[in-house]
Order: sequence, then C-alpha cells, then structure tokens
Amino acid sequence: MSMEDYDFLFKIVLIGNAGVGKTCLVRRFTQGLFPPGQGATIGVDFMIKTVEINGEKVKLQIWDTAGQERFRSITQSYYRSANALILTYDITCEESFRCLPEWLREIEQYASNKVITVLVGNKIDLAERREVSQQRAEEFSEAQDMYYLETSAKESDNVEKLFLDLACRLISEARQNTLVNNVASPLPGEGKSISYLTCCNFN
Ligand SMILES: Nc1nc2c(ncn2[C@@H]2O[C@H](COP(=O)(O)OP(=O)(O)OP(=O)(O)O)[C@@H](O)[C@H]2O)c(=O)[nH]1
Repeated sequence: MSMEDYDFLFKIVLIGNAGVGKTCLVRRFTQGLFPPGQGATIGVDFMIKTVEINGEKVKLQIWDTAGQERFRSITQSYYRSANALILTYDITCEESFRCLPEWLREIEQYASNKVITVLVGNKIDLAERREVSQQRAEEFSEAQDMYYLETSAKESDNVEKLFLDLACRLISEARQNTLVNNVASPLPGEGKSISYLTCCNFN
C-alpha cells in the first residue's frame, strides 16, 4: 500500500496505569494475539493497522504508552497530536480506577480539546476478581462525557469493537471538520486490513 493509499489517518494513544493491559489490547487488535509474559512498556511504542469501514481505508496509528510514573514526561508529549485517547483501567484493580481523575487532568493539560476519549475497563475475563462495578464506571464516564467499554484482551472481548467504533466516530468527527488538524505523517509497518461495515455503536 502506498503512503497515499488511505482515506483517513488517525492517531490513537493508549494511556492508563501500568499493568492494566494497554499493550495486550494493542497486540490483540493489530496482531490478533495475546502475548504471554508481556513486559512493561518502556517509553512509547506504536503499531499501524489499516481497516476498511464502509468502503473507506482508515489507517490507525496506535501509540502504546508506558503506564509507569517515571515515563510520564515522555508519554505526555504524545497527547497533543492524538485524535483519540483510550484511557484504560483494570476492572480487578481498584487503584487503577481511582487514578482516573489524575489521568483526566493529564489529558486536560496536554491533549487537544477536540480529542475523543474512550474509557476502557479491561480484564473482564477475570469477573470473579472484579473490584470496580460496571455501574460505577458507567456513572464516572457519563459524568466525564466519555464513552465506556469493557474489554478482555485475553479473550478478545470487545477489542475490535473498541477500535472500530472509535474509527467510525473519528470519521464522523473528521467529516464535521472538528478534528485536530495535525495527524502525524505515515509510518511504515502496516497491519492487516479488515473490513467493518456497521458503524458507531458505542451507546
Ligand atoms: N486476564 C487478563 N490478563 C490481562 C489482560 N490484558 C492484559 N493482561 C495481563 O496484564 C499484565 C499487564 O499487561 P500489559 O499489556 O503489559 O499492561 P500495560 O498496561 O501495557 O502495562 P505498562 O506497559 O507497564 O503500562 C500482563 O500480565 C497481561 O498478560 C486481560 O484482558 N485479561
């Protein structure tokens, strides 16, 4: 695929506490696998995946940031040009949920005010260890005007839905011309193309 061979290019950045499963979500979506013994992300990593939505090629540049505090100054610099942020916590880890207001302050400070933020509660395959109820998370996301979705990178639950619904949402925002106008230039490393025909199903 040549560099121009897409209709939309969006930059999506995953943020959230260390160990909540950001890398696993990205790997599941871009490579279809759940990596065993995933080490902590150092700084920032990225992958590209091109998807087809209603006949249009959408290139998603997905940036996976380190959750550890010591990388915060590096990861913050990636917020500004993000079209969307996936703020992730772990439903089995109360602490990762309690840190969300802190992450929202980071977003307010460093991201564009046009950014679309999705709240993701990951690891729903560990239902017996759940510490944060769905209702509590929904109330929080509603109050903050964010979409909310629960996922399992391990079982592949809602992972495609997360990225594809987000892509649909970004297309519709782009059409209304309300997007940040500084999507990063294309980078090598295409993922596989997949088709997705239904759209925008967050609610
Ligand atoms: N059961 C279960 N475990 C998961 C899931 N997603 C991630 N994990 C596990 O959680 C641990 C952390 O996953 P990572 O993807 O490395 O977490 P991260 O948020 O990228 O962590 P940092 O890179 O340190 O910010 C790993 O042991 C994963 O195997 C999931 O959906 N279910």
